[in-house]
Amino acid sequence: MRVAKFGGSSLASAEQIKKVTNIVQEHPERRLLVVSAPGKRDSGDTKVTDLLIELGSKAWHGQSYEAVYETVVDRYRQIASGLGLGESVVQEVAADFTERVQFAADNEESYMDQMKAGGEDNNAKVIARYLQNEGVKAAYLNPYEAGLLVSDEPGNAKVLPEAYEHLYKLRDRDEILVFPGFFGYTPEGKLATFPRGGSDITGSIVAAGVQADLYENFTDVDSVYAANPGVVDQPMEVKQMTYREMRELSYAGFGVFHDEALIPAFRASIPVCVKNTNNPDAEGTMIIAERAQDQTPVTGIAADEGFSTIYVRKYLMNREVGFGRRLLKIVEDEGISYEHIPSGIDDTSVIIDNSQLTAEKEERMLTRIMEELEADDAHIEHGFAMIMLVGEGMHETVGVASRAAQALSNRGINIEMINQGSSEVSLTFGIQAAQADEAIRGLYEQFFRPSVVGTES
Ligand SMILES: Nc1ncnc2c1ncn2[C@@H]1O[C@H](COP(=O)(O)OP(=O)(O)O)[C@@H](O)[C@H]1O
Ligand SMILES: N[C@@H](CC(=O)OP(=O)(O)O)C(=O)O
Repeated sequence: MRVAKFGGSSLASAEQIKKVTNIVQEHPERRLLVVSAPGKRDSGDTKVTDLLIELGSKAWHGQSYEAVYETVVDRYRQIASGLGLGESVVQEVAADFTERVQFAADNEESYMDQMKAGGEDNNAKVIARYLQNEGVKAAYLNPYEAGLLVSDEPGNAKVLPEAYEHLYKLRDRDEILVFPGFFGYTPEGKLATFPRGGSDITGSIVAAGVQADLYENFTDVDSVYAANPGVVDQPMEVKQMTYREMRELSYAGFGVFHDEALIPAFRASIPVCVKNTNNPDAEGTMIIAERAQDQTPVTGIAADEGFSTIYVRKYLMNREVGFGRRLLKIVEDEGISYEHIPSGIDDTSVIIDNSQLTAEKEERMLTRIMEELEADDAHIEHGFAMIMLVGEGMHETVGVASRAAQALSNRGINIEMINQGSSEVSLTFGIQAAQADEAIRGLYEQFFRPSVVGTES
């Protein structure tokens, strides 16, 4: 049995959904489809999830939302009409979104989750209806009915262990099941979504639950590339990579697959294959537990912007028992998680994802660090990017860090932070965000086109 997840780009229009239908019918083992909300039809388009965030935010704050509501319904109208489905399907979608607008939630986060989930939920219903019309024995399946239980963390839910046993029962169903991605239900029956891009996570959880032979992740590129194809011209395709490599690369900015989606598949030993809906004959990328080691120590290079650093300096910090713990407690008290803590003797930095910071939180933390920890200096710097080199072979290869530093220096890029060692498969550099693309190109040339920079490989 295979689980096939189709991303928003694969379901953005009726034409795309027809391609998906062909892919599903090509292989009898493709019995569980996990679907996203309609994505962008072209680069200037807006994803339905983004429209729903606008709709939800306007409705929650009592602003006029009718225009964006119509835009959402119209996206489904165009899809339904292109698939030859009648206006009654559109009316059902419209009624569903009206119900979501009127949903009585205790707080904005839960209200927004109800709204966002409508993108995948309605798409799954429309696709199931289309498959049935095409004579395929198919059914829509709600995550509540399937027992996809998650934690009560709106917009940031995590799967609960008991979900897997519930999902295992889906093996007994003989129809092709169309499962909406991106959300589950708490044990109390409250809807909660995964983080953005979370349909990949649903796919992985469902694949682990049913103990699938393969989890296929269909998107709009022929494979995972060694660097973002939007930054590097025609980067190398990666044919095989390990779960660890993919997890690190997705965390560090490979938008093609969600970093949190690796763990369920990895724990259940389910191979993942990234494939192209627009070119399904292309081999794709296999993500597996172990792969043959090749010549290149580096498998991929990723960058993610939007990090800040809390810099703290105090003379003899290294001799003060509990300093690190108390510093991290101040960060924890603001409900913030950290990414890295590079340290010196008298100073340390806590690197944080910007999305967790507000001006008030920053001020409270700095005041407490100065007063409670009696620091000599504490300030926050914004605008960092993290660049990560990832590869299973890296740590056995002499000179990777020096080549990387040389490549960055050749392009006039100052390294603000280096982190090597904690992870066996990655090397991280902190640099100014404005230089992130330049850094990726320099590192790519160094490790994948060494002849261009005149370095021996
Ligand atoms: N290293 C990479 N390899 C392949 N694609 C990448 C990489 N880094 C970023 N991407 C981007 O990821 C996109 C696919 O992910 P996404 O937009 O989430 O697709 P979907 O709509 O299928 O969920 C590609 O179009 C590509 O631009
Ligand atoms: N639609 C959701 C979930 C998702 O995974 O979408 P996509 O498969 O288009 O990345 C989002 O945009 O976040």
